[in-house]
Amino acid sequence: MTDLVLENLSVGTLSNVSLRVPGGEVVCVSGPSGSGKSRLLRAVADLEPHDGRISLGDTAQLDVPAHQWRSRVVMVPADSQWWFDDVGGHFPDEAKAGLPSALGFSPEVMGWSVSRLSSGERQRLAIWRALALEPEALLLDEPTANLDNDSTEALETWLLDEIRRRQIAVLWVAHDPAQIHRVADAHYRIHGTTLERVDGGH
Ligand SMILES: Nc1ncnc2c1ncn2[C@@H]1O[C@H](COP(=O)(O)OP(=O)(O)OP(=O)(O)O)[C@@H](O)[C@H]1O
Repeated sequence: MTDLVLENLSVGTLSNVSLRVPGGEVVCVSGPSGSGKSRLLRAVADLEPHDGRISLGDTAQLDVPAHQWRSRVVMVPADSQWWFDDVGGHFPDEAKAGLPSALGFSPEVMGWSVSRLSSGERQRLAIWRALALEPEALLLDEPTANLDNDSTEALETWLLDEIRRRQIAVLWVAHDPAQIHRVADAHYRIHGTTLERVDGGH
Protein backbone atom coordinates (compact mmCIF):
# COMPACT_ATOMS: atom_id res chain seq x y z
CA MET A 1 0.00 0.00 0.00
CA THR A 2 1.41 3.36 -1.08
CA ASP A 3 0.39 6.78 0.22
CA LEU A 4 0.24 9.90 -1.93
CA VAL A 5 1.51 12.89 0.06
CA LEU A 6 1.29 16.61 -0.75
CA GLU A 7 3.44 18.97 1.35
CA ASN A 8 3.15 22.75 1.11
CA LEU A 9 2.01 22.54 -2.48
CA SER A 10 1.31 25.82 -4.25
CA VAL A 11 -0.24 26.00 -7.72
CA GLY A 12 -2.08 28.93 -9.30
CA THR A 13 -3.89 30.82 -6.54
CA LEU A 14 -3.79 27.87 -4.13
CA SER A 15 -1.01 27.82 -1.58
CA ASN A 16 0.33 25.62 1.18
CA VAL A 17 -1.75 22.56 0.42
CA SER A 18 -0.73 19.63 2.60
CA LEU A 19 -2.60 16.33 2.72
CA ARG A 20 -2.09 12.60 2.74
CA VAL A 21 -4.08 10.12 0.65
CA PRO A 22 -3.54 6.63 2.07
CA GLY A 23 -3.51 3.73 -0.40
CA GLY A 24 -7.02 2.26 -0.71
CA GLU A 25 -8.72 5.50 0.36
CA VAL A 26 -10.59 8.32 -1.36
CA VAL A 27 -9.95 11.97 -0.56
CA CYS A 28 -12.54 14.26 -2.16
CA VAL A 29 -11.78 17.85 -3.15
CA SER A 30 -14.60 20.30 -3.76
CA GLY A 31 -14.77 24.04 -4.33
CA PRO A 32 -16.35 26.70 -6.50
CA SER A 33 -15.95 26.69 -10.26
CA GLY A 34 -12.58 28.19 -11.16
CA SER A 35 -11.15 27.74 -7.66
CA GLY A 36 -8.31 25.54 -8.88
CA LYS A 37 -9.44 21.93 -8.44
CA SER A 38 -8.28 20.79 -11.87
CA ARG A 39 -4.99 22.67 -11.57
CA LEU A 40 -4.36 20.95 -8.26
CA LEU A 41 -4.84 17.54 -9.90
CA ARG A 42 -2.65 18.59 -12.82
CA ALA A 43 0.14 19.60 -10.42
CA VAL A 44 -0.10 16.24 -8.69
CA ALA A 45 0.14 14.56 -12.11
CA ASP A 46 3.24 16.67 -12.91
CA LEU A 47 1.40 18.44 -15.72
CA GLU A 48 1.50 21.92 -14.18
CA PRO A 49 4.39 23.90 -12.61
CA HIS A 50 4.09 24.15 -8.84
CA ASP A 51 6.01 24.64 -5.61
CA GLY A 52 6.14 22.19 -2.75
CA ARG A 53 6.75 18.48 -2.47
CA ILE A 54 4.66 15.60 -3.78
CA SER A 55 5.57 12.01 -3.10
CA LEU A 56 4.23 8.53 -3.66
CA GLY A 57 5.58 6.20 -1.02
CA ASP A 58 9.35 6.70 -1.02
CA THR A 59 9.42 8.37 -4.43
CA ALA A 60 9.41 12.16 -4.74
CA GLN A 61 7.88 13.57 -7.91
CA LEU A 62 11.01 15.70 -8.41
CA ASP A 63 13.28 12.66 -8.48
CA VAL A 64 11.71 10.81 -11.42
CA PRO A 65 11.01 11.74 -15.06
CA ALA A 66 7.45 12.97 -15.63
CA HIS A 67 6.45 10.01 -17.82
CA GLN A 68 7.57 7.59 -15.11
CA TRP A 69 5.63 9.52 -12.45
CA ARG A 70 2.52 9.57 -14.62
CA SER A 71 2.64 5.82 -15.14
CA ARG A 72 2.14 5.48 -11.37
CA VAL A 73 -0.01 8.55 -10.70
CA VAL A 74 -2.68 8.46 -13.38
CA MET A 75 -5.06 11.34 -14.04
CA VAL A 76 -8.50 11.00 -15.61
CA PRO A 77 -9.33 14.54 -16.76
CA ALA A 78 -12.89 15.77 -17.11
CA ASP A 79 -12.40 15.76 -20.87
CA SER A 80 -10.45 12.60 -21.75
CA GLN A 81 -8.21 12.38 -24.80
CA TRP A 82 -8.45 9.61 -27.41
CA TRP A 83 -5.84 9.01 -30.11
CA PHE A 84 -7.03 6.12 -32.25
CA ASP A 85 -10.23 5.80 -34.29
CA ASP A 86 -11.37 2.64 -32.51
CA VAL A 87 -12.10 2.34 -28.81
CA GLY A 88 -10.24 -1.00 -28.63
CA GLY A 89 -6.96 0.57 -29.81
CA HIS A 90 -6.67 2.27 -26.42
CA PHE A 91 -6.81 -0.91 -24.34
CA PRO A 92 -4.42 -3.82 -23.80
CA ASP A 93 -5.92 -7.24 -24.61
CA GLU A 94 -6.60 -8.22 -21.00
CA ALA A 95 -8.45 -4.95 -20.37
CA LYS A 96 -10.49 -5.45 -23.54
CA ALA A 97 -11.50 -8.93 -22.45
CA GLY A 98 -12.09 -7.92 -18.83
CA LEU A 99 -14.36 -4.93 -19.37
CA PRO A 100 -16.49 -4.91 -16.20
CA SER A 101 -20.24 -5.26 -16.66
CA ALA A 102 -20.75 -2.54 -14.02
CA LEU A 103 -19.67 -0.02 -16.66
CA GLY A 104 -22.78 -0.88 -18.66
CA PHE A 105 -21.18 -1.79 -22.02
CA SER A 106 -21.44 -4.87 -24.17
CA PRO A 107 -18.02 -6.25 -25.28
CA GLU A 108 -18.72 -4.89 -28.78
CA VAL A 109 -17.83 -1.42 -27.48
CA MET A 110 -14.18 -2.26 -28.17
CA GLY A 111 -14.99 -2.25 -31.89
CA TRP A 112 -16.84 1.06 -31.78
CA SER A 113 -15.51 4.25 -33.26
CA VAL A 114 -14.44 6.77 -30.61
CA SER A 115 -16.39 9.48 -32.42
CA ARG A 116 -19.74 7.85 -31.58
CA LEU A 117 -19.13 7.76 -27.82
CA SER A 118 -21.30 9.99 -25.64
CA SER A 119 -19.60 12.11 -22.96
CA GLY A 120 -20.70 9.68 -20.25
CA GLU A 121 -19.45 6.68 -22.26
CA ARG A 122 -16.09 8.37 -22.75
CA GLN A 123 -15.84 9.07 -19.05
CA ARG A 124 -16.56 5.49 -18.04
CA LEU A 125 -14.13 4.07 -20.60
CA ALA A 126 -11.45 6.59 -19.58
CA ILE A 127 -11.68 5.30 -16.01
CA TRP A 128 -11.30 1.70 -17.19
CA ARG A 129 -8.36 2.73 -19.39
CA ALA A 130 -6.72 4.40 -16.37
CA LEU A 131 -7.23 1.31 -14.18
CA ALA A 132 -5.72 -0.88 -16.91
CA LEU A 133 -2.45 1.00 -16.31
CA GLU A 134 -2.45 -0.41 -12.78
CA PRO A 135 -1.88 2.96 -11.10
CA GLU A 136 -0.80 3.37 -7.49
CA ALA A 137 -2.60 6.72 -7.34
CA LEU A 138 -5.60 7.89 -9.34
CA LEU A 139 -6.65 11.51 -9.89
CA LEU A 140 -10.31 11.78 -10.89
CA ASP A 141 -11.72 15.08 -12.15
CA GLU A 142 -15.50 14.91 -11.72
CA PRO A 143 -15.64 11.34 -13.03
CA THR A 144 -19.45 11.14 -13.00
CA ALA A 145 -20.23 14.63 -14.34
CA ASN A 146 -22.06 13.27 -17.41
CA LEU A 147 -23.81 10.30 -15.84
CA ASP A 148 -27.40 9.82 -14.65
CA ASN A 149 -28.02 8.86 -11.02
CA ASP A 150 -28.26 5.10 -11.56
CA SER A 151 -25.09 4.97 -13.67
CA THR A 152 -23.32 7.19 -11.14
CA GLU A 153 -24.09 4.94 -8.23
CA ALA A 154 -23.24 1.77 -10.17
CA LEU A 155 -19.90 3.28 -11.16
CA GLU A 156 -19.17 4.46 -7.61
CA THR A 157 -19.83 1.02 -6.15
CA TRP A 158 -17.65 -0.74 -8.68
CA LEU A 159 -14.87 1.85 -8.51
CA LEU A 160 -14.73 1.89 -4.71
CA ASP A 161 -14.40 -1.88 -4.78
CA GLU A 162 -11.49 -1.65 -7.25
CA ILE A 163 -9.85 1.12 -5.19
CA ARG A 164 -10.00 -0.93 -1.99
CA ARG A 165 -8.94 -4.18 -3.64
CA ARG A 166 -6.01 -2.61 -5.53
CA GLN A 167 -5.15 -0.25 -2.63
CA ILE A 168 -5.04 2.80 -4.89
CA ALA A 169 -4.67 6.27 -3.35
CA VAL A 170 -7.43 8.41 -4.91
CA LEU A 171 -7.90 12.18 -5.15
CA TRP A 172 -11.47 12.70 -6.41
CA VAL A 173 -12.81 16.11 -7.44
CA ALA A 174 -16.57 16.19 -6.79
CA HIS A 175 -19.38 18.72 -6.54
CA ASP A 176 -22.29 16.69 -5.24
CA PRO A 177 -22.40 16.55 -1.40
CA ALA A 178 -24.33 13.26 -1.55
CA GLN A 179 -21.61 11.68 -3.68
CA ILE A 180 -18.89 13.02 -1.39
CA HIS A 181 -20.71 11.50 1.56
CA ARG A 182 -20.94 8.14 -0.22
CA VAL A 183 -17.34 7.86 -1.44
CA ALA A 184 -15.04 10.04 0.67
CA ASP A 185 -12.83 8.83 3.48
CA ALA A 186 -11.87 12.49 3.88
CA HIS A 187 -13.12 15.72 2.31
CA TYR A 188 -11.29 18.97 1.65
CA ARG A 189 -12.79 22.16 0.23
CA ILE A 190 -11.03 25.03 -1.52
CA HIS A 191 -11.77 28.25 0.30
CA GLY A 192 -10.06 31.23 -1.32
CA THR A 193 -6.39 30.37 -1.55
CA THR A 194 -6.42 27.48 0.90
CA LEU A 195 -7.63 23.91 1.11
CA GLU A 196 -9.62 23.26 4.28
CA ARG A 197 -10.55 19.94 5.82
CA VAL A 198 -14.31 19.41 6.04
CA ASP A 199 -15.76 17.08 8.63
CA GLY A 200 -18.33 14.53 7.62
CA GLY A 201 -16.56 12.04 5.35
CA HIS A 202 -17.52 8.56 6.50
N1 LIG B 1 -2.20 27.32 -17.25
C1 LIG B 1 -2.88 28.28 -16.62
N2 LIG B 1 -2.35 29.50 -16.42
C2 LIG B 1 -3.04 30.46 -15.78
N3 LIG B 1 -4.29 30.29 -15.29
C3 LIG B 1 -4.86 29.10 -15.46
C4 LIG B 1 -4.20 28.03 -16.14
N4 LIG B 1 -5.03 26.96 -16.15
C5 LIG B 1 -6.15 27.34 -15.52
N5 LIG B 1 -6.05 28.63 -15.11
C6 LIG B 1 -7.04 29.38 -14.33
O1 LIG B 1 -6.98 28.90 -13.01
C7 LIG B 1 -8.29 28.91 -12.43
C8 LIG B 1 -8.63 27.54 -11.88
O2 LIG B 1 -8.86 26.64 -12.97
P1 LIG B 1 -9.31 25.14 -12.72
O3 LIG B 1 -9.53 24.53 -14.07
O4 LIG B 1 -8.35 24.47 -11.83
O5 LIG B 1 -10.70 25.36 -11.98
P2 LIG B 1 -11.71 24.30 -11.36
O6 LIG B 1 -11.80 24.55 -9.89
O7 LIG B 1 -11.32 22.92 -11.79
O8 LIG B 1 -13.07 24.75 -12.04
P3 LIG B 1 -14.36 23.94 -12.61
O9 LIG B 1 -15.08 23.40 -11.43
O10 LIG B 1 -15.11 25.00 -13.32
O11 LIG B 1 -13.82 22.88 -13.53
C9 LIG B 1 -9.24 29.40 -13.50
O12 LIG B 1 -9.50 30.77 -13.27
C10 LIG B 1 -8.46 29.19 -14.78
O13 LIG B 1 -8.82 30.13 -15.78
